[in-house]
Amino acid sequence: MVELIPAETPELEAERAFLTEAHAALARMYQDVLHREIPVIGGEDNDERFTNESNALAHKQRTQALVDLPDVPLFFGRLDYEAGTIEELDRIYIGRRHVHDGLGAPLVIDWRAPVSVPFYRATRSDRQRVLLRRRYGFSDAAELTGFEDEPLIGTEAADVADAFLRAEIERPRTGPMRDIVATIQPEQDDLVRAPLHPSICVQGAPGTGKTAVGLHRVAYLLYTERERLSRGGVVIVGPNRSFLSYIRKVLPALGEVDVRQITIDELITQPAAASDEPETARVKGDARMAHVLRRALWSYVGTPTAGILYSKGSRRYRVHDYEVVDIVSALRESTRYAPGRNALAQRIAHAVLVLMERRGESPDDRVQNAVARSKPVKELVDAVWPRVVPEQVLHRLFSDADFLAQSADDLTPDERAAVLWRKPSRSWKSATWSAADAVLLDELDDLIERRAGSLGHLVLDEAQDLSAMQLRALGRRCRTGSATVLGDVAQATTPWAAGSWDRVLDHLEKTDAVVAELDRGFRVPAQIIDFAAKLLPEIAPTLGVPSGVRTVAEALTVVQTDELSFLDTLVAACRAALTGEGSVALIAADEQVSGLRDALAAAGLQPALLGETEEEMDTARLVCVPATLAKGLEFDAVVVAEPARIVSAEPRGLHRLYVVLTRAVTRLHIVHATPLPAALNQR
Ligand SMILES: Nc1ncnc2c1ncn2[C@@H]1O[C@H](COP(=O)(O)OP(=O)(O)OP(=O)(O)O)[C@@H](O)[C@H]1O
Repeated sequence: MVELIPAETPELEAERAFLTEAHAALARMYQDVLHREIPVIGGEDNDERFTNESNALAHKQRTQALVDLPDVPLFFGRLDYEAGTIEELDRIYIGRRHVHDGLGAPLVIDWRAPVSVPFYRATRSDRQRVLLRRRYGFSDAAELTGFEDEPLIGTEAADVADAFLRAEIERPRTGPMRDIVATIQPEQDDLVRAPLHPSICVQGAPGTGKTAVGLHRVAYLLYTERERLSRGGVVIVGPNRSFLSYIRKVLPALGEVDVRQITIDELITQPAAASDEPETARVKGDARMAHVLRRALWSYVGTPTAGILYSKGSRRYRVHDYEVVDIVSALRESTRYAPGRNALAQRIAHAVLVLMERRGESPDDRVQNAVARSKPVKELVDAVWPRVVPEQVLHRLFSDADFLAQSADDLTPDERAAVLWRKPSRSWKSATWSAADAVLLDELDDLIERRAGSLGHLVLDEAQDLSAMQLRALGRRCRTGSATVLGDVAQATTPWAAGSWDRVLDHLEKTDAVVAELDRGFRVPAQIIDFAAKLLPEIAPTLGVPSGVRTVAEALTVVQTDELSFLDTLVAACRAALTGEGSVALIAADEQVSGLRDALAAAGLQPALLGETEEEMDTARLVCVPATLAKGLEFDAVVVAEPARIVSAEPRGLHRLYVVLTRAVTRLHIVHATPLPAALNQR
C-alpha cells in the first residue's frame, strides 16, 4: 500500500476543510437546480408538449447528476501549476464533476476538462507547467485519509505513481466495478479522450482496462459532445445481464446517469423462445446469410407475364408486359423491397399518364395516384411484387429445402441441413424463433424497409463474441454515429465469432475505425497471466503475450487431488480465500457449479450463485460463477474447479478457460482431479 501522509497534519486538516467546503457548495448547486423553475410553454400541440417534456427531462437529469453520492469522493487529485498558467488559479482540484462556489469560482474541476489533462499526462520530462501532482486517499466511506505528493520539478524524484496505481488496483473489491478516474494510465487516456469520430477498436488482453476505458470514454464524450449525442443517445452493449449489473455503477459515479446499458439480445430481439445447436447458430450468424436473405427476399419478385389494361370511361390504355418487365428490373436494382412495391405502382401509373398525354389529355398528379391505386395496377403489383413480412421469408427458408437451396448456393449442403428445421411449424405466424433467428429477421426487416439508424455512439464490449449478422444489426443502428469496439480475440468463446478486428469492423460498417492495442495487464498478477498465456499458442497464435504490471507473492496455486478428496480440497481452498479481504469466486463448468455451491453451503460457507438474481456480486462475499458467465468479471481471489471440464463443455472450451483463469486480482487457486489440459503443462 502507498504510505500516505498520516492523518492529523495541519495540511491534511486544511484539505479536509476544503473537502467540506466543496460538499457544501455541491449541496447548494443541487438545491439551486432543484428549485429552479422549469419553463412551461402553454398550448397542447405536439411541439409544445415535446418542448415541455424535454425541459422537464433535462431538469431531472441535471438534478440527478448533482446528487452527492455518499461513497464517491468529490475530488481525487490536485495540480499545482506555475503562477499564471490558468487565469487566477495556481492550483486546481480534480474530481468527477465540476463544483463551483456559487460566485463563479471553481472549487473542483471536472477530470474531463482540458486543464485536468496534465493530471494524467504530465511527466518530469514534459511537465506541462505543472509543479506538483497530489493524489488523495479516501476510506470506503469517502473520508479523506491522506495524500501523496509527486513533485515534477527539483531533484527529489518520487516514483509514487506506480505505488498509487497498485494500491488502487489491490483495494479489496466489494460490490460492483468502480471507476478508475484517479489512476487512468496514459495509454488508456489516449483512448478515453479520442474524438467522437472516427470510431475506435481496442484489442486488449484480460484486465488491461478495456471495459474501464469504454465507460470513461462514454463519460468523456458526453462531456465534450453532449449536444450531438443527446439526439441519438449512447448505448453500451454488454454480453449478459450479470456483466451489466457489474458495471452499472461506474457511469453514475462519474455523474452520467442517462446511458442505456443493454445486452445485444435486448437491443435487437424480443426474448428468444427457441434455441439453436452451436453449428446452427454459427451458420445463422455467418456473413453469407446476408446474401442468402437478400436472394430469398428478392425471389418473391416475379417476372411479369402480362401488362395492364386501364379503363377510364370509354377509353382504354394498355401498358405492355415488356414495359412492366423493364420497370421491375430497373427497380430491383435501385430500391429496398417495400418502397419498390410503391414505386412499381407509381411507374406503371406514370406509363398510363404518358399514354393519356399522347392522346391530348392533361392528367395531373391526382390522376397518377388514382391509377396507381386502381384495381388492375394493384392486382399486377400484388402478383409480381407481393407484400411480405420478414417472418414469412425466414419461415419459408428454414422449412422449404428447395427454396433454401435456391437462395443459399454459397452455403454447403451440411450448412443448409444445419439451418433447416426438422419439424417446421405450419405457418410463419406460429413459428418460434431463436436469438440468431431474431437477428436474421432484423436484417430482413431492413432489406424490406430501411430502418433509421440514429444512435450517436455505440460501445460494444466483448465484441469478439459477436457474429457477423449481429454486427451488421448493430452497425445499422448507428449508421451515422460512431462506435467504441472493445474485446480480445483470445477470449472469443462463441462458435459464430467473426474472427478478426478487420472483419468485425467491416460487418459493423466502421472500416474507418482506428485499431489500438492495450497490453499492460492491470488486473491479473504476472504469474497468473504467464500461466494463462500458455493457452495462447493454441487459441490465438497471432497475439503477443500480455505483460502483468504487478507480481503478487503466492498468486498462483495449482493443487491436484483424487476424486475422493476433491470436494474437501475445494472447500478448503474457498475457506482459505475467504480469510483474505474482498470478493471470492468459485468458477466451474456450468453443469458442475450448482452441485459445488450446495457442497460449499453444506460446509457452512454461505455461497451465492451468480445469475440467480442480478445483485449477488453486491452482497455475497463468495459467489459461485458458471464458467460461461465469468467473462468481464473479476474477484480478489478466484478458485477454479476442474479446468478440463470447463474445456470439454463447449467447442471453444480452451478460450473459455483462458477467460476463467484471468479473473483474479490477487490469488488464483486451481483444484483438479482430472489432468489439466495439456497446454497448461508446458513449461
Ligand atoms: N488505470 C487503472 N487504474 C486502476 N485500476 C485499473 C486501471 N486500469 C484497469 N484497472 C483495473 O483493472 C481491472 C480490469 O479492468 P477491465 O475490466 O476494464 O479490463 P478488461 O480489459 O475489460 O478485462 P477483460 O478482458 O478481462 O474483461 C479493473 O478492476 C480495473 O478497475
